Amino acid sequence: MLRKIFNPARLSRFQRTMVTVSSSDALVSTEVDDKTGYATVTLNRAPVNSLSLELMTEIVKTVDELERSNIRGMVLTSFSNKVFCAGLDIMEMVNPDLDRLRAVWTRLQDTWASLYGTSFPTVALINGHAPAGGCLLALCCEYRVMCNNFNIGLNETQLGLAVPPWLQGTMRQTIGTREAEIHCIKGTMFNSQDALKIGLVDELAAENGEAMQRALHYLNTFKQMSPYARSATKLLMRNKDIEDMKRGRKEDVERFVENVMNSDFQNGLTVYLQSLKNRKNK
Ligand SMILES: CCCC/C=C\CC(=O)SCCNC(=O)CCNC(=O)[C@H](O)C(C)(C)COP(=O)(O)OP(=O)(O)OC[C@H]1O[C@@H](n2cnc3c(N)ncnc32)[C@H](O)[C@@H]1OP(=O)(O)O
Repeated sequence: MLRKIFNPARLSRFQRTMVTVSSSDALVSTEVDDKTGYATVTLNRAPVNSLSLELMTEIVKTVDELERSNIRGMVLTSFSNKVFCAGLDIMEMVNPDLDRLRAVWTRLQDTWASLYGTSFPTVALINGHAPAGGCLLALCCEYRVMCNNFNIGLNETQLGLAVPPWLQGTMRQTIGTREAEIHCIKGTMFNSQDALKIGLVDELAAENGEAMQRALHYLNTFKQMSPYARSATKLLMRNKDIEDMKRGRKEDVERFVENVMNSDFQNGLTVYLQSLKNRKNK
């Protein structure tokens, strides 16, 4: 079943004035360029944009608002020029409250579904490291421009977490079945050059300004195209994955809870957190 293809009512709104959508919450800020109709959505959770329940809630809310507005494209980026997004907030998984843990995973599923299923074109401007959930955000976008000298990948297995089927699918679509299988299992982190080679990102840039130019160039390629045909084609490709995820979501939440509550995982997490701190103190 098609979730939302292109609502013809939106077309008439496109032809009127552009609305600036802005999030009142500081965790995510949105700026819409009235001339182009492109929104820049910036993740603002210092220090590393780790995905807490609250940050994911804001991302979903922002994308929903943009979907209801008349924007023509979106660039997703980070306030920091060092970390795009450090993945799920590890503290959400340390001796967690079970209800909150379930809510965290459910919101991660929602974040994936809403970003993956936008009717408007999306570009990730990856201006810093993007491990695990950071890579997930980038994968949801249609196009990825990455600044040099950072790392990206689905490193979940390195932490003792299983990669869920819906995210495996997005990785498969991006880098191909064989490579996705190998690198999801290994938890490979790629530097920018290798990420380009394997197709995990589409273009590299020396710095943020150049990355933004490249991102806007991608969005501009749709300027003369029928928004209906563009949006319908994208969603006809992606909606089945979203419906599949939704059908299996309860089972997926329980698999994650079981994974996180396992004592080996909890012990490993303590060691991992300590290794992050040691690395910092070196
Ligand atoms: C299961 C599959 C579905 C996918 C979804 C979720 C799975 C996940 O996302 S699990 C999380 C995986 N993330 C990581 O493994 C990243 C860990 N972090 C790093 O590698 C580095 O921090 C990073 C390269 C992102 C940035 O390096 P630096 O710029 O050098 O910063 P620091 O390492 O000094 O970090 C600053 C500060 O932030 C804390 N931090 C880092 N990452 C996280 C995180 N994911 N969650 C919570 N907190 C995080 C880090 O410990 C430092 O804290 P302080 O020592 O208190 O300053």
